[in-house]
This record gives sequence, structure tokens and C-alpha cells, in this order.
Amino acid sequence: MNELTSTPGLIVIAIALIAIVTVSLTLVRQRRRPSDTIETPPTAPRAQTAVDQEIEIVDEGLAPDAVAGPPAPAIEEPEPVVGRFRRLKARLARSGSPLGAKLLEVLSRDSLSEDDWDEIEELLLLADMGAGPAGELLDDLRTEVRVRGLADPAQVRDLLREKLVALVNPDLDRTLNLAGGTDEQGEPLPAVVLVVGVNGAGKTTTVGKLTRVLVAEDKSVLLGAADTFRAAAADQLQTWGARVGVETVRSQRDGADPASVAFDAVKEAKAQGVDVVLVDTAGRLQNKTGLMDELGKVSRVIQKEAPLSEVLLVLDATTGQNGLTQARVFTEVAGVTGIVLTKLDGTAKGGIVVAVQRELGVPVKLVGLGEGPDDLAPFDPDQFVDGLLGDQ
Ligand SMILES: Nc1nc2c(ncn2[C@@H]2O[C@H](COP(=O)(O)OP(=O)(O)OP(=O)(O)O)[C@@H](O)[C@H]2O)c(=O)[nH]1
Repeated sequence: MNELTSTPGLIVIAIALIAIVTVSLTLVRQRRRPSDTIETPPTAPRAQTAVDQEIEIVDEGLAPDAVAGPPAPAIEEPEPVVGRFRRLKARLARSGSPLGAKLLEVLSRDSLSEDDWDEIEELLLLADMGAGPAGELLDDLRTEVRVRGLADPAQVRDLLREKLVALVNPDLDRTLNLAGGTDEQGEPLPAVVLVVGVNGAGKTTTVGKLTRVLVAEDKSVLLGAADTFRAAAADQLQTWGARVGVETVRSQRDGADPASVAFDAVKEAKAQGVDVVLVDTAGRLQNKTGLMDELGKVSRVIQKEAPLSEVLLVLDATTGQNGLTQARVFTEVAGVTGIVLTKLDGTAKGGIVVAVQRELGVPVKLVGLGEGPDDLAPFDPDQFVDGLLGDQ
């Protein structure tokens, strides 16, 4: 009989096969990234607290479920944040801003007549800069051109650039406050970023893009889907998170109390010791009182767990001056600390940056320049003005 087919031979072969399979499986498991195996933490029933009473927690579906997720797709690596604005600048130029080519065309005329100056003012107004800032810019420019006797279009253009940068105000602090602070025991708390704004402005997309920015900066992140108005919004957020291995706390119930979800998200972020928790909210309340009640409650309840580090108001740049009225309500109600101006790639109204900051007294901190996952950039006044003027 052949040695290999003898009983001891078969046993040796079987042992060798088992050993190979075991070693292979171990190697595969080790190679898998930890975020592929995000699991739902067990949800122990919790005792009713004062906060629970205020927010009338309906336990079913509200606990950190919540941290479930669709089957994890391959984890993506977000683009580095440095240099993003430079990459996206061309989109501003392509959006056909009247502050760009057309303005420069007027400025390059031999000597500027009264009609030319009127045309310049009209272009500034069309770009949604607002009557106040547009008038100031025009007066300043006119005076300086006359006093300095500037005739060379290139010099006038440089002066315009300088004045535009000054209007956008490079001195404002645009850094995101992501310092989490500590609790009474000196334990670190997560930074809590609340994201507010009217529906359709791009809140969920912005939270998704911001998650990627933070992941690219090696921060640990947790998401809270407090937009409970629309179940699809939570799904959308969860998908954004899952793409970069970030968990989402959400309710499984349509119309659950947003404050309750926000509370659970911050509580879970504390328990997990993550750096930043981003809370997405709904923006479709009909009136100011309703909005005030809901956002007030969300922010009060969050602060029982950790202070708010940032309240970001997401504004759609394409709504121009009309969006400002709604924006004002949010700033009154929610204590906004920074603006995210979305869809700047799709508007010829870049002047809205100036108007928004003037009207609301809050700096634009981030801008959305496209629908791609990494099309969100920290706002840079110099690069922005260059983009408007069509400098690549
Ligand atoms: N071109 C462009 N589109 C954007 C940008 N930001 C968001 N969008 C699009 O705007 C649309 C609305 O975005 P959402 O994030 O769903 O808006 P939302 O404010 O969360 O809306 P609700 O959940 O209904 O309150 C989506 O189609 C986004 O892809 C941007 O910077 N540029």
C-alpha cells in the first residue's frame, strides 16, 4: 500500500490541512481593519433620569442602536484637508461669477466713465454682496483710483482684489473649535458639534463631508442622526459614516424625539471616549416658535452631558439674499458659532459670503464646492477672492 494512503499517512495529511486552514483564517482576521467589524454595543435598559423625563424618552429604538449600520462597505480614505480649497477654486471661476470675468472686463476699459461705475455696482449687487458692502466697495475703489491716478487695468484689478479680501475679512477666526473640555472628574469630554439649517441646505451632506475631514485628521468621530423627521436622512448619514468606519446613533422610529437621539449620541460618545460627536438636525419647522422650542431642547439636553463646542449653520449659497432671513432666525435661536456655505460651486453669487458675515456677525468657516465626498474645504479668504476673480 502507498505510504500516503495508509491510515497514519492520512492522519498526517488531515492534520497538515487543518493547520493550513487555521493559519490562513487567522491571517485573514488580522488583516481586516477594525472598523470592518463595528458592532452594536449591547443596549442595557436604563433608569429614567430627569433628562429622560424632560425629553420623554421612548426607549424603543432610541438607545445606541442605534449604532448598528448597513453592512460595512470597504473603508475609504478621505482626501487630506490641506490644499483642498486650492483644488476646488477652479469651480468658483467656472460658476461664472459676475465678480469675475465681467467685472474685470469693465475695469480694463481705458478710462472708467460714470456708466462703467454704475455697471460695476450692478455686478456687485447681482453677486449678492448686499447693497451696503457693494456701495462701500465701490466708493472706496473709486476714490482710490482717482486719488492714486490709477489708469493701468492691472493696478485697478489688484486694488479690487485687495478691497474684496478686506471685505471678506481675513482676520476672523475660522478655526473649528474641537476642544472637548473635561467633566467634574477631570475626564475628557467629546467636542460636540451641532449642525442646523433649513431642509435641503445640505446639512446631512455637510456632516458626512465633515466626518471625512475629521477622519483625515485622525480624530475619532461619532454621528448623531437627530434629523428624525425623515428616516432616509438617518440612513443617508449612516451611509456617510460607514464609508469611513464611523458609527451613527439613530432612532429606528420615524418622528422620534430629536433631543432624545442627540442626548443618546453624546452619551455614547462620552462612553466610547471619541474626540468629536457631530449631531445632524432637521430644519423643517414651520415657524420660529416651533424651531426655537425644538433646537432649544436639543441644545439643553446635549449640555446635560457635554458643552457645545460649535453650532454650525448650513446655508445654501444659491438661495442668495432670501436665505438670509431664515439664517437670522437660526442665529437668534441656536447660538450659531460658524457658517457652512454650501453649493458655492453652483452659484454666480459668491458675494453672499460678504453679506452673510455682515448680516449675521458669524464667520464662514467651511464651504461646500461640489457633491463629491471631499468637496468641503476650510474657507480661505485669499483663495476665495482669487477664485471669484478667475485666478486659477
Ligand atoms: N453642488 C453642490 N451640491 C451640494 C453641496 N452640498 C450639498 N449638496 C446637495 O444638496 C442636496 C441636499 O443636501 P442634504 O444634505 O440632503 O440637505 P439637508 O439640509 O440635510 O436636507 P434635509 O435632510 O431634507 O433637511 C443634495 O443633493 C446634496 O448632494 C455642495 O456644496 N455643492
